Amino acid sequence: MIELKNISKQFDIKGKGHKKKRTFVAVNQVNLTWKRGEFISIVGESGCGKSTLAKIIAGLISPSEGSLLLDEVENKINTQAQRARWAKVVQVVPQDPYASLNPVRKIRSSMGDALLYHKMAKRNELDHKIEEMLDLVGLNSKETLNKYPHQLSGGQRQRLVIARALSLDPDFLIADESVSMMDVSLRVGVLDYFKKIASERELGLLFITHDFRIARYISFDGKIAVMYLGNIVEFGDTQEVLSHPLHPYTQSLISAVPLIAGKERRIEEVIPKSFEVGKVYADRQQCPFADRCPFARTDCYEQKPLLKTYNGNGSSSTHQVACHYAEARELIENV
Ligand SMILES: Nc1ncnc2c1ncn2[C@@H]1O[C@H](COP(=O)(O)OP(=O)(O)OP(=O)(O)O)[C@@H](O)[C@H]1O
Repeated sequence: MIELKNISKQFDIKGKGHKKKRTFVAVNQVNLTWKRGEFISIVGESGCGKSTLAKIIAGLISPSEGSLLLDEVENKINTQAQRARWAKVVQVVPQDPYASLNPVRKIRSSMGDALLYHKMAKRNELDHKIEEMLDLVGLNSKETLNKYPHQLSGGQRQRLVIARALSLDPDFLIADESVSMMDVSLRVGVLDYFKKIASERELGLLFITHDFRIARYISFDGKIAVMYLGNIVEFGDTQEVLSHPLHPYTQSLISAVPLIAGKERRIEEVIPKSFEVGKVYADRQQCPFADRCPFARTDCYEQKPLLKTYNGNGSSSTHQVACHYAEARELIENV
């Protein structure tokens, strides 16, 4: 089990017209528990901190605050050796497979390097191990080994980077917007690969996406975390959050999903006051969504709401929301 305790990541930035630098909060006090075999989707708009959070969990960058625990033991990832050990626990499948593959090296050497570095195979068994991994993701291993990345299709390259991540035999897999650059026709196939492989190997799967439909498809029986400006603003069982969203931001995102003709939207439509996402600075203590929230009141600009369990309306005890007025709005709507 991986646990994130109060994880934050801040960047010091010096904007145009600002003499002093300000501390920009990309990930803010995130708490999350992720078990082996569990599928979690993280959903949010571009720039809300999804990839930064993924990089922290994968040990690629260090958090500014907070701890990362593995099976209840605090895990520091500062040295090269610690990073190499963590790479066998968590692997990331990147957003852009083409950018993560060296264009002048054949698939054999792109795949082989990781296996040799992490001592997952000896030199004389390398080809056999790579072929095994390529076959696992449905690529013709004999044909693929000697190709360059540009000689593969988008879907094949995506499956290749899945194979590379799996070759280290991790317990947890993070897919960062892994189908966003693909044709719609290929997406379902690749999403099904993720589900099939993660289920067969009992991997924890963290799927990062800005698309609720993909989150629903991947983690239908799992969990969903909705992120806004570095904060998890709603968390719970996917089916419950999608059918009964509590945070105005989640409601606005669900309202924005285009409907297929003939389908009826069952939740009230919420339209944000502006389309500008903005930034969160360490010296601001307000609700991150207040500037855009159509229901914001004075308190929302003065005090940041914490993520709290919501028990109303028969919700499961895992449904959490960070909104001062979610409960009050629920009560009014149900009168
Ligand atoms: N090294 C860095 N220095 C300064 N700011 C950064 C750095 N890395 C990320 N950021 C900022 O942190 C915020 C969150 O970025 P991040 O890439 O995590 O967002 P995201 O939700 O994954 O977006 P996308 O869906 O577009 O990939 C953005 O405003 C980004 O500009």
